[in-house]
Amino acid sequence: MNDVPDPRGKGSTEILAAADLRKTYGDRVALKGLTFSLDAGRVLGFLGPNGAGKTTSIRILTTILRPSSGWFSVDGIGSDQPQAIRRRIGVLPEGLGFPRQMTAFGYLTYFAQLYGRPAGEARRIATDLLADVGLQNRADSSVGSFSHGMRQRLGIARALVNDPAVVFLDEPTLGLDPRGQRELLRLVQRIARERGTGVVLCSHLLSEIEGVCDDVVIMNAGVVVAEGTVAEVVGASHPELDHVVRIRVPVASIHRTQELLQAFPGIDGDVRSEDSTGWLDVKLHASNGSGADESRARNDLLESLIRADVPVLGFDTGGGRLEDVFLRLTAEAIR
Ligand SMILES: Nc1ncnc2c1ncn2[C@@H]1O[C@H](COP(=O)(O)OP(=O)(O)OP(=O)(O)O)[C@@H](O)[C@H]1O
Repeated sequence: MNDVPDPRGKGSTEILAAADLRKTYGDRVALKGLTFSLDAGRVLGFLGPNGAGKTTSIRILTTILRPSSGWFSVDGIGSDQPQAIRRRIGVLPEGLGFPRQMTAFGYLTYFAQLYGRPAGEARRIATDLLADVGLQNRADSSVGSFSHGMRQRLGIARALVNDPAVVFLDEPTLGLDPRGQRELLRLVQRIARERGTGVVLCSHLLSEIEGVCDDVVIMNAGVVVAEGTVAEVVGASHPELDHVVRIRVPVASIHRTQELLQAFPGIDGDVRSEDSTGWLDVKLHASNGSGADESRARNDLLESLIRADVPVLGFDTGGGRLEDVFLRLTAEAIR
């Protein structure tokens, strides 16, 4: 019988935990108590508007900065052992520079050796990682010849040379085209699933966080304003988005669509529009009947637009979205 509680407080898969981390710079309080945890094999999105405290948090968790108070652990190693933590983490900083003359293979072999791997093993790690990130055919090309997307993949491979328990990726898709973004995010997800690595992904692109992340931490002005699975954060924080349907039309058709929708029976209040993107938010009357009634109302609404020859570019019935939650929870900072 084993009655000893798990010292890490949760299941044995918890790979990163932070408890009440605080940081002050002089008399400026940058972080007012960061508490969250991440399990192995999961991707956590770390979000917040400018100045929320993300960089400060990541610098603390990657042992670059010491917290003013609080505690964290990586793979069971406490924050009082920063050197041991450094051996168990990988980092892709924003705007990572690369030596242009080096080959991709040489670059990764060099980093594996920096982590103390013997030459033969370092070469094997480099070969495996190049295959993992889809650069095996460019192993002997100089990094200077790589596109931005290829460099980002190489940067992720570099962050994995020490087989880390947790990797921190800062804006990894910045500057990539849509296909490059999607491919890189799939790679990130695969790394988490196949290697069991915990991934902390900082991004300003909320749609990408929503698509790839299992969990999310939203920060605002130094405090965590939401934390949990993406579904929990979206569901728990935004009940007023229930019964909302979002429709996207060409920007030139917004006003006509707005008029058509406004005349549709079953609409609650005004139809709101985002003139720059073509999205319209339509709130349906809360139905007293079953979900099937609401589903029928949504279908009728879509059908009436199509009959009126409105080109419908997007239709979203999910209710809350992470972007709405983010904007609402961080509104104070944005104003
Ligand atoms: N070295 C520093 N000295 C003084 N204040 C700092 C320092 N670094 C950050 N701050 C302040 O701490 C707060 C949090 O900054 P931080 O850079 O962590 O935010 P962030 O969420 O990463 O923002 P961004 O998205 O703009 O990078 C801000 O008010 C910032 O001005």
